[in-house]
This record gives sequence, C-alpha cells and structure tokens, in this order.
Amino acid sequence: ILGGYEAKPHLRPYMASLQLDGQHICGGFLIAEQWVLSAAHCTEETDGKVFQVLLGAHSLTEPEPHKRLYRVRAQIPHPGSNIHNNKDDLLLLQLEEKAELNAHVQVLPFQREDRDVAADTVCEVAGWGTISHSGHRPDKLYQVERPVISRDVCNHRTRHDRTITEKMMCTDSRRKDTCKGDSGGPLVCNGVAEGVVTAGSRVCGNYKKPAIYTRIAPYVAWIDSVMASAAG
Ligand SMILES: NCc1cccc(Nc2n[nH]c3ncnc(Nc4cccc(O)c4)c23)c1
Repeated sequence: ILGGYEAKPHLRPYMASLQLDGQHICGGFLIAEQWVLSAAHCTEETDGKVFQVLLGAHSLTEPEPHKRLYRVRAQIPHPGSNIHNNKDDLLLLQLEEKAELNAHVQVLPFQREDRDVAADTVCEVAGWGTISHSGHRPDKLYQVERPVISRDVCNHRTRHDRTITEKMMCTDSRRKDTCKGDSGGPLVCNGVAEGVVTAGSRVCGNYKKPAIYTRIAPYVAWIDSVMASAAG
C-alpha cells in the first residue's frame, strides 16, 4: 500500500496473508469458514507450491493472540484466468479445516448484486504489500482509502485504454495506491467486498495507471458452485 497508514490492529479480521516458506506473497480474505478469495496471478511465481494462509494477524512476525497459519487443501484458479491478461483473476483457496472464528478472524460479506459501484464512492483497501517505490515490505497491515473512478475514465486511451471490462473496476491511483504484495486483497466499499486487487500494469502510485480490481458480483455463481462442490 503506497501513501496509506498502519491499520488499526484487527479491525479487518477477514484479511489473509498468502505465504510461501513464511514469506508474504499476496493478500486474500475470508469469504466462508473454510474459504479464502484471492487473485489467480498470485500463483504465477510459485512453481506449483501450495500457499499457507495466515489469519488473525496484524504483524507478520510478532506473536499475537488468535494469529494462526492454515494449510490449504485446494487452490482453485478461475478457469478463465491466464498469465497474458487480467481477466478472471480470481483464486479460491480451501483451508485444510474450518477457520476458528473469533474477534480477530471473521468472514467478510461480498457483493452479490451485479451493479457498478458509483464513481467517487470512497472505498478502502488494505494489505502487507510494499509501502514505498523502493519496495519496502511492512511488517504490519497497512490501509488506504481510494475513490472509485468510472470505467469510461479508467478506459481512456491515456489510462488503461479499453482493457477494463464490465467485470473490473478502478480506483484513483494518484500517490495513494495498491502495490506489489497487495494483489488478492479486497476493495471494501460500505463494509462489503466489491473487488479483488489485481496487479494489472504493476505500476504503483501513478495517476495515469489507476488501480484495477476484479469485481466480485459477476463471479458469484462460480464462487458458490466451487464452495458447494468441495463442501464436506
Ligand atoms: N497499483 C496496481 C498494483 C496492484 C498490485 C500490485 C502491483 N504491482 C506489482 N505486482 N507485482 C509486481 N512485481 C514487481 N513490481 C511491482 N510493482 C512495483 C514495485 C516497486 C515499485 C513500483 O513503482 C512498482 C509489482 C500494482
């Protein structure tokens, strides 16, 4: 997160850190007791290794009550996701067991109605991604508020030039923005997850490249079917 600030500990109890060998790779969030939603691109440089999911954390390294690392039973990328574009950039992770819910570990509701969030709506995004252009990785969760920008503005030829589909949304990226390691985290508008951070052009903090999110509502059928099929 660039231009943001340290989050108040445990006020975002749905936040997940997707880790490999103890290192934070991507964000994610708890959508059900045994399910985390993240971004498919997060599996790109993992050469087939399976993530572990840290829940209940504020600090990545310090011991904290209710902080717990979960093994992952299955990682299911959306069938339409691919390395060449940002389409269908979603990843479902089934935890080895149901997460123990408490004050620090909670599910975040996601938007089920497929309707665009109005431009200028101020939403929040949090993550353990880099907090400087030099790539400084924070130990604590950071967050920032960002206004939604319309798809037409985001698709302008000087911005993302018609690559933003109706299954994506954008927020202003002037100074305050998502960055490396924030992918997979939720864009929360009025307490509801509306989008999932995708890296897009990978640029951070440049107003010419607004932040891009995969909208969740268009994927409700896929999410529900995967969770139902693997249930039990
Ligand atoms: N703002 C959109 C967005 C969301 C999520 C991730 C990303 N960026 C990145 N995703 N993956 C990356 N691998 C290497 N470098 C990256 N960006 C980077 C790193 C240092 C300085 C800087 O100006 C940009 C990214 C960008």
